[in-house]
Amino acid sequence: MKFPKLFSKSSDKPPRVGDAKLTKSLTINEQKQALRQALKQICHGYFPNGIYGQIGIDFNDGGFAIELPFSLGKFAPELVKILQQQTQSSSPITFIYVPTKSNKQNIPNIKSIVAVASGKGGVGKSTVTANLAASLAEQGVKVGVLDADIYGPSVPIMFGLAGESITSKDGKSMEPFERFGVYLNSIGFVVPEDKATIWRGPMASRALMQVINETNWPELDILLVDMPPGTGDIQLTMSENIKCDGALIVTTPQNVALADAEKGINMFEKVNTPILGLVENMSQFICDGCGKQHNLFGQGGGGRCAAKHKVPLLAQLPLIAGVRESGDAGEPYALNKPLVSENIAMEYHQLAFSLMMQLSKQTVSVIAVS
Ligand SMILES: Nc1ncnc2c1ncn2[C@@H]1O[C@H](COP(=O)(O)OP(=O)(O)OP(=O)(O)O)[C@@H](O)[C@H]1O
Repeated sequence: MKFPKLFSKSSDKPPRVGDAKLTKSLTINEQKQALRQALKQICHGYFPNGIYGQIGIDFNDGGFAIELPFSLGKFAPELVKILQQQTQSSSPITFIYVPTKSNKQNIPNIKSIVAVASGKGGVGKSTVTANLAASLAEQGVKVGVLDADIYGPSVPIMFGLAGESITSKDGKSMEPFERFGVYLNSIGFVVPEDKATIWRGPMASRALMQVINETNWPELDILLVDMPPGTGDIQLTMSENIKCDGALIVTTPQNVALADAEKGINMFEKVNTPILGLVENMSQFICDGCGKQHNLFGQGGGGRCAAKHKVPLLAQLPLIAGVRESGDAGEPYALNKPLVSENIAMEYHQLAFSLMMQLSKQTVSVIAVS
């Protein structure tokens, strides 16, 4: 996959050179402070609002080791260059990924759990979950997806596993599937596809609790839970039972979707689950023919909703036919090779970084903040 060149998203501006200079006359602590300042000031395509969250900085053998709550993957050398430019220093810098660890009692082997939810059905919650998971895996994060959407589990289709059934090694726990580096279990692997829609009552809840409690997850940094749409009793019970560290709300800019997104925000607030941010999906459509931008579902709604609830708007994702086609073909679009996906891949990487930064602000980190 081809990644965008430096500073491409932020109107090709060079990084801001602020007051964060590392000069030899500074003490090590002052230099660490200057680096911290420089991280906040980074203005890069993937980090338009800087780098924040639980960050630790160590000084060893003449170089700085920066501990971040997300993996920079292949972007690390770019970021080293930017920081050295910003601080006017040539001291070696290395990045160390230290996953955020939940402070809630959670599912074994899982460091943190994020619910992906929407008040309204069909806004692209599962599509966002699948693409986000694929991006996180590509960045080197150990990620899993638990598809808890009992009304219409989409994970099997979106990861090319339609018709597959879950297996067990010990006859007790379920072995998750692995695709594109993402570990997966879905109510759709447990409940026969043709019965899924009529399993609404206690049977569906029982099957769901099995998927939640009896999956043999490997060590994971983050588990994304694709929640059923809506804000009824099932959703409320689930958000209480799963003990999520945060929720990501997916909406479209349409008024009716926003009203439901607000209900979703209120529901998570009721069970003390912090809202990590809002994703506005199908934000705009760029016409292949005329190249014009069309706001099919309205404009600015996600921003207004985010401002009203004081939560960050983490992404505005366009409506692209390829996103639907890739979903149906079982390969998340964010992973696609052709150039056409370059922008959306970038949007998803940016969303993945922002989500991890937000998550680290909510939970107790295993790193000491210096
Ligand atoms: N950005 C996008 N561009 C084009 N198509 C999209 C986009 N996002 C989602 N879709 C398509 O919209 C449809 C609904 O998406 P999806 O199933 O992800 O929604 P959902 O909110 O999870 O739905 P449900 O309420 O059934 O769980 C799918 O056909 C999907 O491929």
